Amino acid sequence: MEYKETAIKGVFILEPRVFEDSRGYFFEAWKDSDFAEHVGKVNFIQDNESKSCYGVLRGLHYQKGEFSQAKLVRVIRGKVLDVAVDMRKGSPTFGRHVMVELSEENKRQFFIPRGFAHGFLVMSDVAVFTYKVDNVYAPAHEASVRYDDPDLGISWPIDMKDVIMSDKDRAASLFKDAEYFD
Ligand SMILES: Cc1cn([C@H]2C[C@H](O)[C@@H](COP(=O)(O)OP(=O)(O)O[C@H]3O[C@H](C)C(=O)[C@H](O)[C@H]3O)O2)c(=O)[nH]c1=O
Repeated sequence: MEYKETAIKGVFILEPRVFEDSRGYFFEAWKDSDFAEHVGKVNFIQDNESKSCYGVLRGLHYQKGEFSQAKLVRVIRGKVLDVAVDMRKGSPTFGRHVMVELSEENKRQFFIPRGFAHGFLVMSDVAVFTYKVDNVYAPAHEASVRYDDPDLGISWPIDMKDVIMSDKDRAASLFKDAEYFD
């Protein structure tokens, strides 16, 4: 696995070493010791999976305070544009984001530490998104910020007028009104 730190310290893109042969392929999708050596020790406690159709945007979500979650995300079918936004007001990259294409083809993974809002836009007919989190699901402590917030300046590559979102995400707050991390 190759670990590449992004422009935001602590946010990593992981490129697996894929072994292909006449049967197909194999790669190690997760190795605790390797991750700890290159990123740091993270105790993931839950795996999640979601399936979405083209034009779905899930996010930008985070759990507040002590319920914040670090996430290691990847796509096992289709393609998404994945975004992490730094919500830590003490960070030199506060309010900045990283966008990365995750797909069945590139087998890329994206590590998002605690303190970030996270979301993705589906760019294929169908996308199956699977990820690890290091803290429990705490819906009472969930928050969302708008994907199109002008202060975030996220440039989505498609016309977002027909984007498919949950009611929760349509009601997301503006970044300036959001609850931040210290
Ligand atoms: C996240 C989660 C959800 N649920 C239940 C609650 C709802 O009945 C249903 C769908 O939940 P939600 O609409 O919040 O799912 P997403 O919009 O995919 O939310 C996720 O999307 C973005 C991309 C994230 O990074 C978060 O992990 C998470 O917020 O699954 C659970 O039972 N456990 C869970 O951990």
